[in-house]
Amino acid sequence: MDKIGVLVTHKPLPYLEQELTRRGCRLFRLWESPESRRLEFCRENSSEIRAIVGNSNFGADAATIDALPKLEIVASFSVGLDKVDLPKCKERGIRVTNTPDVLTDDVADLAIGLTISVMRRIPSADKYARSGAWKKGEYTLTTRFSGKRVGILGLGRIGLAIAKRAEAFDCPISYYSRSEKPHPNYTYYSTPVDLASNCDILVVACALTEETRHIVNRAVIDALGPKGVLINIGRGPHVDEPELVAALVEGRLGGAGLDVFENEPHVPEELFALDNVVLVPHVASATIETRTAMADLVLGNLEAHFLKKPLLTAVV
Ligand SMILES: O=CC(=O)O
Repeated sequence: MDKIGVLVTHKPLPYLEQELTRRGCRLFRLWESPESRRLEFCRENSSEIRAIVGNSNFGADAATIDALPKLEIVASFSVGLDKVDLPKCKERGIRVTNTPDVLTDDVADLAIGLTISVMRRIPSADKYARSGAWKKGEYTLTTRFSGKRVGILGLGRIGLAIAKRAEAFDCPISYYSRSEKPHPNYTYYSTPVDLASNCDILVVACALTEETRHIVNRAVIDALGPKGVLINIGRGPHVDEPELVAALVEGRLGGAGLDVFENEPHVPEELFALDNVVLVPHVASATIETRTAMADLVLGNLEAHFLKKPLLTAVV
């Protein structure tokens, strides 16, 4: 990939940056440019940029694509492609790749970890032990996870991996997706409200599209109810965040475990004081093993494209 211009939208994993440089790519570091100058930066370097490496925060929107007439491929360091203008890429004949499969186990692990953390109050129990409060009395009783009804919004690769894990805890599994899937052990509900009415824990695991934006709205939150727990390892905009915050503050929802937020890195401050809420900063795939495998997929896709070989994980 000698001298190929690659626009990197975000500060990448050091390994990815090293490997791109070692392969001779010329890196254009968009994240170092002030936000107000980013389009100008693209235009100034447009004669050289043939590839974009984006991520779940900053992919390739219409304006960026329009500023880059020589763009051939967007290789996203993410499985979700909601920050890539896919119709525009199709129209321009720009190839698009993502990083599926390699992150499935980590994301599913975190979904279960968040669920148990919320139900067993692990972060606040940890604070209790560290602060010495235990010397003054036992910690409060919490809620069992094993055997509880788990409902999953979206039974794709990640949804299925969560189901498999929850089954090991003897949890009955139900799901909502656009159509019923061939999984006879899992109960299908044809609306998110029906699913939420029939589960104790609702996990958001679908892709973010126009149809799934705010799929968790007031009606779904009310159906989940004061004993229900919401887990979001999808995208912030899957959930109507002001409605979620209000339901948690008013005790109309039992708890929440959130990896993603509507306006990252902003986390609603009203949640900070709630023991029934566990907040993590969009880290579901953030292990050394998985992030390295994601980087290898980005590199493999770029190399395949510029060597005119089949892409490893083509989306467009
Ligand atoms: O959010 C992370 C991803 O889409 O990979």
